[in-house]
This record gives sequence, structure tokens and C-alpha cells, in this order.
Amino acid sequence: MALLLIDQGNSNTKIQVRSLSGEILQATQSIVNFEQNQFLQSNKPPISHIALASVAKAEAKQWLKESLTKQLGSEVLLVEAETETELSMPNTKILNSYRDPSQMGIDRWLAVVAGVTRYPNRGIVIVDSGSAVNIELVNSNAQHLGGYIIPGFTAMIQTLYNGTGQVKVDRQPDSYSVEPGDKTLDCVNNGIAGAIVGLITDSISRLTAQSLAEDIQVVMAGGDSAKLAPLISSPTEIVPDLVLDGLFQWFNVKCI
Ligand SMILES: Nc1ncnc2c1ncn2[C@@H]1O[C@H](COP(=O)(O)OP(=O)(O)OP(=O)(O)O)[C@@H](O)[C@H]1O
Ligand SMILES: CC(C)(CO)[C@@H](O)C(=O)NCCC(=O)O
Ligand SMILES: [K+]
Repeated sequence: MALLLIDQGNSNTKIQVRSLSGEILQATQSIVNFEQNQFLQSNKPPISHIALASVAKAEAKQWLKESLTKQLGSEVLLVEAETETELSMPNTKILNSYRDPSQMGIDRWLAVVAGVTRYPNRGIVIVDSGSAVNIELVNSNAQHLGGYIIPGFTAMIQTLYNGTGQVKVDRQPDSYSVEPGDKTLDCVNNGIAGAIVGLITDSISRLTAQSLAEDIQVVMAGGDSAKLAPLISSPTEIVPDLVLDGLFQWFNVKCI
């Protein structure tokens, strides 16, 4: 018996097959063609449960849900953000800041589930830098204090490229700097890196002030985390599969 976990983002869909005890048996970054998908056809042990966390457009989510049921013959459990979620550790539940949790992207909530599971009783700032960058502030009582959503690096570059006559930067550097630039390329790249790093740094300061904690842990996921992490002065851990880890924790508590 195995569990299929899916994180459908706005650009990529990450997938893992795990045993019911959490061991990762298979992992892949994308599924394009279900009918020919070796990944889903070669599964041993057979998949008994499917959990889907999606922030994609309604049609893409529906297509994925239907394709999975057709291909694998199991119902798909569609996971959604909620007011509070019990964790596997005793007496720990995470509390949502959203008045209407149905408006919160499930990837954000699962990142909080995974972050608190990794760092219970600790103030955490979670940064997921993908198509969008979202930042979550969580205090040491597992209360989500709110967060931020800004365009990702690529989206910011594209906005300048499309919206101006002369700011035609079309590539990102291999590493980020926040030094003031002396040519267009550096002004744009360092400016965008500075905007993201500045918001992360401000989030750390806010959480420190609000929760009277000094040892804030930063947890990062998403395509830009390796480039952003060196610019953050607080302890930082990169957890590439943070959302899938959270999805497993969620399933483990609710369904196993
Ligand atoms: N080699 C790379 N290839 C693609 N993107 C990269 C690479 N290196 C860094 N990036 C950055 O990673 C971002 C994509 O990150 P990620 O793969 O986490 O996005 P995503 O899965 O589309 O996010 P979402 O969950 O929002 O859909 C790009 O916007 C880009 O800024
Ligand atoms: C912010 C993103 C795009 C990050 O993937 C996603 O979590 C989302 O679509 N959220 C919905 C809006 C919200 O969380 O308030
Ligand atoms: K993101």
C-alpha cells in the first residue's frame, strides 16, 4: 500500500509516492501526459490513497483530479486550508490567521504544517519562492500571524521587460546580490533580489518583535531558495519538498 502525494503549483507539479510510514519510494517533478506516464504505470506497491494539494486554475485542478481517478482507480483526496490543523506531536495544532481559510492557498498552509513539525515551539519565517514568493510568519505557539505574497523573480523581470522600453533584462544571475547596480542588468537583478530579501528580513524583524523571540528559524522552499539563502542572516534551512512533507504530515494525522 502506498500513498501518492501531489503538489500542483502554478508552473510545476511535484509528485511523490510514499509508504504509509513516510518513506519516499518515488519522486518526479512533472506529469504532462497521463496515458503515457511511466511514473504512474510502474507503481509497486500499488497506490491505495491519493492526496492532492493544488493552487492551479480550476480547470487544471479538475483535469488532474479526473485523470488520476481514471488512471489509478482511487478517489482523490483534495486537501484544503482550514482554521486549525492538528499535528502529529502531542498537544500541537497550528492556527490560521485567515478569517476565511478557504481563500488561503493550500501550499501555504501545508508549508506551515511542515515548518511547525520541523521546528515546534520556535518562531519561523517560511519562504516559498516559485512563480510567486509567499512568506509565512508563525510564532512559537504555532499561530500563523499572517504572510505576504509577491511576484516571483521571473515574474518581476518579465513585468519590467514587457512594461518598459529600455529595461530589457531577460535572464537571472547564477547568484544573487543586493549591491546597488551600475548597469541595467545589475540594477534589475539586484533590485529584485533586494526586494525579496528585504521583505524576508523585515518579516524576521516583525516576528522577533511580535513574539519576543530571538532565535527565528527561516525555512525555505522553491526554485530560488538556494540563491536567496546566502543573503539571509538568520539560521536558514532549505527543504525542497516542504509542501509535500506537509501534505504527508496532514495525511498521516487525518487518515492513517
Ligand atoms: N534552473 C532553474 N530553472 C527554473 N527556474 C529556476 C531555476 N533556478 C531558479 N529558478 C527560479 O525558480 C522559480 C520557479 O520555482 P519553482 O519551481 O518552485 O516554481 P513553481 O513550482 O512554479 O512554483 P509554484 O509552486 O508557485 O507553481 C522561477 O521563477 C525562477 O525564478
Ligand atoms: C500565493 C500562491 C500563488 C503561492 O503558490 C498560492 O498559495 C495561492 O494561489 N494562494 C491563494 C491566495 C492566498 O493564499 O491568499
Ligand atoms: K510559492
